[in-house]
Amino acid sequence: MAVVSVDDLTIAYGNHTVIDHLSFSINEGDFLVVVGENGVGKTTLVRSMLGFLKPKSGTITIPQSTRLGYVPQFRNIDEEYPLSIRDFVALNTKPRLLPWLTKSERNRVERMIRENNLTKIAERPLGLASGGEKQRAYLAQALLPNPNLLILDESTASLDNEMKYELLDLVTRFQQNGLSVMFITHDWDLAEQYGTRFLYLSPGSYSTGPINELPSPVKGDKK
Ligand SMILES: Nc1ncnc2c1ncn2[C@@H]1O[C@H](COP(=O)(O)OP(=O)(O)OP(=O)(O)O)[C@@H](O)[C@H]1O
Repeated sequence: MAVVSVDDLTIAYGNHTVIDHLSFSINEGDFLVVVGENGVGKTTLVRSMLGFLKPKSGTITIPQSTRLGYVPQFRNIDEEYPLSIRDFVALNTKPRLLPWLTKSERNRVERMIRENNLTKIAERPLGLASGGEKQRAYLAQALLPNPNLLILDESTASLDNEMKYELLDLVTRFQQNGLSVMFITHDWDLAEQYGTRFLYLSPGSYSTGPINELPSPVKGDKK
């Protein structure tokens, strides 16, 4: 069953068309990798899927049963950032009447801390965490409300190889338990290794399919 269907989508900023008649869908349990050169419209696509940008034409269908989680591309969390990793994860608790967490909310936070390998550093201020630890904290925070579709925008971009694999192994574990994943990346090796399906965006032409049909990176696309 599709958790998102995009049909004949066109998005423009004023006269500048960025996405031009794009169709694809994400099914339950897919690990969809989205690849394509800088400026081709990957983040624009995500913004419209999140409802922040109105398409010029076409439709994005998100069934009521789909619960979206999102890890954005950039954050300016410097070493002054005072919240502990645990408190940062807990920030994504649903709006509630009481100013403190209920027992079940606390349990959910602890579960996300544990499942994202953050137990030993949960008290550490997020600002002092390494790049890989920060990404795991962002992941734990996004997964707290139990989404069934997670959008990751370039989450591995600033990480060294070992940390990239650690993060994507974690994501794969959640995917194997039913989470659908949409992972935007410039890293074709990671795309091939972790994706089950791909969406390749290039100016004016798009392709999608099972990962074994991912085209070879075009010059300039591979980073
Ligand atoms: N708010 C905006 N107003 C006008 N043009 C925009 C706006 N946001 C993005 N663009 C333009 O739309 C195009 C697509 O940008 P977008 O950020 O979606 O690309 P991208 O594929 O995510 O790029 P990257 O891989 O570098 O992150 C670019 O030409 C960009 O300059």
